[in-house]
Order: sequence, then C-alpha cells, then structure tokens
Amino acid sequence: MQVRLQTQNTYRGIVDCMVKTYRHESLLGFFKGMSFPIASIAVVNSVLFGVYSNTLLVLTATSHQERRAQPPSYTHVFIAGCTGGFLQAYCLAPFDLIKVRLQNQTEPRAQPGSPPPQYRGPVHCAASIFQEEGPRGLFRGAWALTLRDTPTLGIYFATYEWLCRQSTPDGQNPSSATVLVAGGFAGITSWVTATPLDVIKSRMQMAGLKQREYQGMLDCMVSSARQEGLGVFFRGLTINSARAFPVNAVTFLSYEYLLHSWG
Ligand SMILES: C[N+](C)(C)CCCC[C@H](N)C(=O)O
Repeated sequence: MQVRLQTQNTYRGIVDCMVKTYRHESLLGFFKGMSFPIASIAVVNSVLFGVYSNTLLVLTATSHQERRAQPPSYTHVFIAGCTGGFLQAYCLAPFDLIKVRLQNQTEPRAQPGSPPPQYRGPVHCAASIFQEEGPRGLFRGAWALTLRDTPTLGIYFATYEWLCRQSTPDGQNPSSATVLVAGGFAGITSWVTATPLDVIKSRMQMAGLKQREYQGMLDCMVSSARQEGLGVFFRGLTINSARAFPVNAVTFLSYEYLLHSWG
C-alpha cells in the first residue's frame, strides 16, 4: 500500500487505496511482491544486526555480556547503527527495487486473452530489469536507499537502547515486554525520520519504467515538492508506522533471544 500511495497519484488515502486494490485485484493484490522481501529479510537483518553488534564490539571493546554492567555510549550505539545501516542498504537495494516494481503493477489478475503483466514474478522482474536496464539497473535508487537507512538506523538502535535503559534497573537485562515495546517504538521513530527519503527512493526506483525520469535525487525532491506540495514527503507515514511497531518488536526480541542463547 505504502509504495502505491507514494508513487501514484490515483488514491485519496489509505482506505481508498485498499478499496481500489481489492476491487481491481482481489485479496491477492495485497500480497504482490511479498515472497521476495520475506526471503530477503533474513539476509538483510543478519547483515544489519551482525555488522551492528560487531562494530559495537570494536568500538567499546566489551562483549555483549559485559555490556549490561558497562553500557556503551549513545554515540557508539549510533555509529554502530549507521555502519550497519550503510552496509545492509546494498544487500537490500535489489530486493527492494523488485518489491517496489511488483507492487506498482495494478493490473487485475490475468484473465484468459488479456495481455500478461509486465513482470510475471520476482525472478522474471529481476531478469527483465537486468536485460532492459543493465546490471546497474538493479541498483536503481540505491543511493537514496543508503541515505535513507544510514542515519535512520543509527536513530533506530539509539532509540532502542535509550528506551530499554529507561525501564530497566542498572546492570539488569531488559524484560521481554521491555524489549518488545522498545523495539516497536524504535521502529516507529526510525520510519518517521526515514519517510521523506523513502518517498524519493521509491520514485527513483520507478523511474526508468513508464514514470518520468529524474536527473537525480535532488531533481526528484524538487519536482515532487513543486508538483504535489511538501505533504508528498509524508506519504505512507501512517502505514509505515503501523507496520513498524509489530515488525520491529519481534525483530528485537529475536535478536536479544539469539544473543543470549549463543552466550
Ligand atoms: C531505516 N528504516 C526506517 C527504513 C527501517 C528500520 C527498520 C527495519 C525493519 N526491517 C523494518 O522493515 O521495519
């Protein structure tokens, strides 16, 4: 939904977008482009959390167990988060591009005799982009994605740490409930700050298709704001935040759980 709201101008809001998607494409319309991101979550999150915790290890020279007694500074947490964000962006870029392209296909389900959709599925989509736009085509919008994720993942981990420390007595591990709530709010904070660049990123990824071509990120920002007003930078905010809470609550709970069980 958020991709469609951000890149198309045919919807009046979330409800309108949902109703139209359902009418046109049935329930399946809500799951377009989903199989690939699910497969990519494992890869992308292990890069993100792996780089984050190893950077923190290098910066603070304390292991995870020692860290409860000697908590790392927020600057270190932020830098480690940014490093993780920077590196995961490159793994995420092609997966995210394919998701955005597939989710923007609004054709109804194939009926006999009707022309097939441009992309038949994630693999076909990747192959067509490779053929039509070259190998670099798979990294379209990657810079916008990197700019979106580097600072906002720093914010993500710093918010998480701060919230955990607020509700945990010194030297103790946060409870599962704390981890869930802190993770959820960290996700929301991160998405709120990431949304303006998320809109630009999605539009750059769609360029090169039938949508207009942009000279670069700045051109995309300026022309979007000129044509649609500053509100354009907040498209998809509600839906991103609503999705962010449960997703990131579970993400952090799994992370903490794995760290403890590996000792
Ligand atoms: C940095 N940015 C806000 C884009 C993402 C932050 C959270 C990442 C998580 N995998 C999710 O999908 O919610």
